[in-house]
Amino acid sequence: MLNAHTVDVVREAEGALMARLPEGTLMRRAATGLAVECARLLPSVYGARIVLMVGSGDNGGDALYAGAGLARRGAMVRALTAGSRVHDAGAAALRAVGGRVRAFTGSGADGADLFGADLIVDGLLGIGGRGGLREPHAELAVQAANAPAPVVAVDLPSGIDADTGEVAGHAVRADLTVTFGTHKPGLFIDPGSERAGRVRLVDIGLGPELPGSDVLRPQAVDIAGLLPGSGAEADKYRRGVLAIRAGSDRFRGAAVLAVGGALRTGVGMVKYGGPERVTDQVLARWPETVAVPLDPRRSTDLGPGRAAAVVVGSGRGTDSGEADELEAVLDSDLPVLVDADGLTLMSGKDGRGLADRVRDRSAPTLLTPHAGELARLLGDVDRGDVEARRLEHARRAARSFGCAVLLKGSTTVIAHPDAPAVVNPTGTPLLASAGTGDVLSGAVGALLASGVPVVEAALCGAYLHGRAARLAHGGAPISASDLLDGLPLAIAEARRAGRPGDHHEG
Ligand SMILES: NC(=O)C1=CN([C@@H]2O[C@H](COP(=O)(O)OP(=O)(O)OC[C@H]3O[C@@H](n4cnc5c(N)ncnc54)[C@H](OP(=O)(O)O)[C@@H]3O)[C@@H](O)[C@H]2O)[C@@H](O)CC1
Ligand SMILES: [K+]
Repeated sequence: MLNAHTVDVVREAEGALMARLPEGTLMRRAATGLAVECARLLPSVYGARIVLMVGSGDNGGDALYAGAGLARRGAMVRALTAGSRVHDAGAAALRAVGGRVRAFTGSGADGADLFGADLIVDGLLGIGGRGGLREPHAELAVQAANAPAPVVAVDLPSGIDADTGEVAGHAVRADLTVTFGTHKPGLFIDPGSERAGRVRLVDIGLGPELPGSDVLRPQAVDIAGLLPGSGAEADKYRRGVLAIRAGSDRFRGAAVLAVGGALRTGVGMVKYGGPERVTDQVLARWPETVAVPLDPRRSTDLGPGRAAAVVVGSGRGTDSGEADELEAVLDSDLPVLVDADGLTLMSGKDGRGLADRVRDRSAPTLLTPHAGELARLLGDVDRGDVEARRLEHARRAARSFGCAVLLKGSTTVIAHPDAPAVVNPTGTPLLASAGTGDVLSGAVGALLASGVPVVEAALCGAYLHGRAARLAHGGAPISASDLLDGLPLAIAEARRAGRPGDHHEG
């Protein structure tokens, strides 16, 4: 797992570490690591034209010291400064080895430097940045984006919020981000993560001072460790039975996709309950499904082999029959995944108290909203607010409903009241089509039924779902049905990553 910590936590750890070290040690370590990563991007350091964009704080200091290191190796380094101050010692170090430092004015000469650069280093703002970029920082970010050279962000791309990934206005778009000590949550979460490019962590010795993570991001090898059925416990998992209450006469495909998602993720048995015509369609596509009565009171305890988990809501409808069904499911002592129409019912003001039923549950519950559904569940924000600050709102919902929340979207975020948030690294625009959420609900449901704990099940399901989208047709556009073919490939890939000596980066 990759760890991320918020700015306050980083500052405290930094303070504790600095108290034991000679002054300037951390910045030297950071700048050395940064210079190494910059050099790797260049065919040759000697003679390379490097432009540093330098803000008034220590982020600029890192850039200046790294620039000095590169200038010592023969690079031609120019620093364009923005803001009222400049890191004096860093600027002096760069000048001492022949580098130039001048204020950015937006002149033709500045533009020519940026456009002619072989490498641009973004040392405008790091963890001290607040809100959208002011001028002239914003103008520098725009000019860097228009220049052909790769951009390396120091600690994080300037203009993204380190804690949330929020971008207000302009932000630097980096090809590589070299971050120090620990990852920052904003590097994992869109819209910030999308600006960060590849991310490299430079160890500056902060580790022992850091508490547990605020945010985690898994790699393929972590998923391999969470997948059921690979070890001695395979038998136990094979017995998992999943009850699915999805689809309706209006949305029959939702049932077929949810059942398929579960079967292709590996589950002992799927018991499907739905309207007759829908059941027929499910059985035609997935004859291994066991059909059970629609009666809402029998949603969870159905025939031989009691369900181990329930998926409810995808394409199901929002009438009183479906509300009865959701009520019965929530009253059970089984892990429950509530999706789509189930979430709409929970947000309804019809006095049924479905949200309170979720709060009162002692068995695990997972809500799987997209941004619009989460906004409705929370009631006091709109979809845009949720998309801009995904982590904050997913966490708020998890606290409010006392359960796990998987917020779908550009970066899928999983929050739980008692655990660090987890972000899924495999999200892809390929998933932005109808029905993909139904497949996800089945996949996560299968993992729940196999005994995987709720946050891990949500994470594994989301991870495999994203990989399935890419693997189904080698990155070409897919439909939700194609995901069902991608899932076994994604599982096989994750298992390979779990084998010693074979590490696929997620
Ligand atoms: N922590 C660690 O372990 C280590 C940290 N290190 C490095 O230190 C960095 C943090 O340095 P930092 O604290 O000096 O803050 P930094 O990010 O340079 O920016 C502060 C300046 O930005 C300005 N400013 C703010 N918002 C703005 C806006 N929207 N638009 C425009 N300007 C804005 C603000 O100006 P003001 O608002 O005060 O006028 C302030 O002067 C960290 O990211 C890492 O690179 C490493 O060297 C070693 C280990
Ligand atoms: K930066």
